Amino acid sequence: MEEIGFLGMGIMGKAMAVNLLRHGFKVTVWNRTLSKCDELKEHGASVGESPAAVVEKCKYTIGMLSDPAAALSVVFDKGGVLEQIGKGKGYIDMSTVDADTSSKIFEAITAKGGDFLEAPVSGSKKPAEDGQLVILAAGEKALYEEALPAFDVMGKKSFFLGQVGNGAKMKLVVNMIMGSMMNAFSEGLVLADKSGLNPQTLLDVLDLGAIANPMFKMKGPSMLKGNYTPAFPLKHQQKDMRLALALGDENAVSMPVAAASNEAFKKARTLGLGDLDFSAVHNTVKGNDQ
Ligand SMILES: NC(=O)C1=CN([C@@H]2O[C@H](COP(=O)(O)OP(=O)(O)OC[C@H]3O[C@@H](n4cnc5c(N)ncnc54)[C@H](OP(=O)(O)O)[C@@H]3O)[C@@H](O)[C@H]2O)C=CC1
Ligand SMILES: O=CC(=O)O
Repeated sequence: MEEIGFLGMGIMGKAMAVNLLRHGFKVTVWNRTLSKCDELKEHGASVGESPAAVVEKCKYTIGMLSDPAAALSVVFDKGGVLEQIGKGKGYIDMSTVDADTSSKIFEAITAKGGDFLEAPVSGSKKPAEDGQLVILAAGEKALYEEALPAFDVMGKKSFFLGQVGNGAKMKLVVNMIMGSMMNAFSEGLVLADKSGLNPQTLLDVLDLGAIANPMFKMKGPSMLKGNYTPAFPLKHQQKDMRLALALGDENAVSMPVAAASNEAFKKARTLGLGDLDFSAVHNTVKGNDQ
């Protein structure tokens, strides 16, 4: 079996790489903070000393980085992907970034003869561990087909959405909706509580009606306990709201609900909650004293 490269051993990258290893794939990993690769070695991964070293060794390499700056850095900086990419090699960026960032990476990689696919994912830490992600790919169709065996392990469904940018945009639209829903949910939990209702009963009522969804079901009980252990860090959700609002600007789409939600996530960041789960935006409604 060909060796797969994997750059970025954060919450998602680690879970996805471990999942690939569990399913018999050979994986070479790299992370900016190299010590985070130690655990992967225990699962059978090899470790590369730079993105370029990983690309040199592997037929295709996946990136799962925090934001546009990180995604660009591992490609363009010294020791980056560009130094070793070329004909017969592919790079698949699964980070959530904007279409412009993805296009810059696509152009640089194809200029060197390599193939590029963007493939952001929907689904969080647990779906990544369980191979239940939804993969939103766009770019080089041949690379998509080459990566399908790995996508089938990491995800429950893969979409091929056409030209570069479409995967990034789809992901931002989805997360714009998710971030707005999380804010409405937080307000509802606090309103129920402050108006004398049992918020647990609200969860039961929501779960039986037309707006029942896995996110409310999964996050609700921990939010009521004030547990915001990060699965999807709030700082990344705020980045997604910001990028989705920019997409709205470009397309003259009025998004007052998303804009208000972005303000709430920004407020949460100023309260020092950026590294907690995005459900910690709940604190901007209930106040930190509760
Ligand atoms: N968590 C989730 O539920 C989901 C996240 N996503 C998206 O996936 C991506 C990764 O998320 P997640 O794993 O949660 O994030 P984490 O914050 O856990 O991990 C971020 C990763 O990016 C690396 N990184 C950050 N800055 C740089 C840089 N300048 N150069 C090189 N590497 C860098 C970090 O390295 P280091 O360890 O050295 O800091 C780390 O490996 C994000 O785009 C996020 O929006 C998508 C779906 C779900
Ligand atoms: O991007 C986050 C997710 O849960 O999907």
